[in-house]
Amino acid sequence: MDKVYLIGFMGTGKTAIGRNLKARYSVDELDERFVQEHGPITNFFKQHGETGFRKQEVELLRHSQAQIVVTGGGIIERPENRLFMKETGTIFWIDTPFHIVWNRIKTDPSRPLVKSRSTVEKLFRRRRSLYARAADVRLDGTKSVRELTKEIETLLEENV
Ligand SMILES: Nc1ncnc2c1ncn2[C@@H]1O[C@H](COP(=O)(O)OP(=O)(O)O)[C@@H](O)[C@H]1O
Ligand SMILES: O=C(O)C1=C[C@@H](OP(=O)(O)O)[C@@H](O)[C@H](O)C1
Ligand SMILES: [Mg+2]
Repeated sequence: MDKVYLIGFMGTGKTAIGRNLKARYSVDELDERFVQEHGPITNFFKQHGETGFRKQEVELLRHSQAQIVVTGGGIIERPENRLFMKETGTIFWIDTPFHIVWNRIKTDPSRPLVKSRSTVEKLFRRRRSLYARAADVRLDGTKSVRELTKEIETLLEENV
């Protein structure tokens, strides 16, 4: 089976779905690995800025070993990451409307890029076309975590 990369904006459920997929597949969650190696993301952003975080994220992506790689929402910011994922696997994009993800992330202190609604909405708009262009498969993010997990499992069994 081809390697699969799960991409999408913050709050689209990448982490939650990845946790479910762990029951049947090897899953590498890049943010989880980041925290294990460098401590909380918010602290790292304060000390090294977003640029410092992105540098480490590139390394984690390049060394990911699992069948399914769960990324952080900003993985598509770097063109080299988009190219790397395209060349080494199949990209699944969870596409969820802004108002839904905003309600999930607006009070979460562990995501340093969550600021005012208008700032985050601008980021969402800019990134949406990057996700769309990178994706091989688009998943309807208005579905439940359970439904999305099942859908991904079915696609994996069909060997997309
Ligand atoms: N499809 C969904 N339906 C309902 N709740 C969801 C869905 N996807 C994610 N959530 C919830 O939203 C929050 C953020 O999800 P998370 O998996 O951390 O997103 P991501 O890793 O994409 O940023 C969690 O509390 C999660 O349970
Ligand atoms: O969108 C982003 O730039 C980020 C998303 C986060 O992951 P989630 O998409 O799991 O929230 C995490 O990697 C970091 O806070 C930066
Ligand atoms: Mg996550």
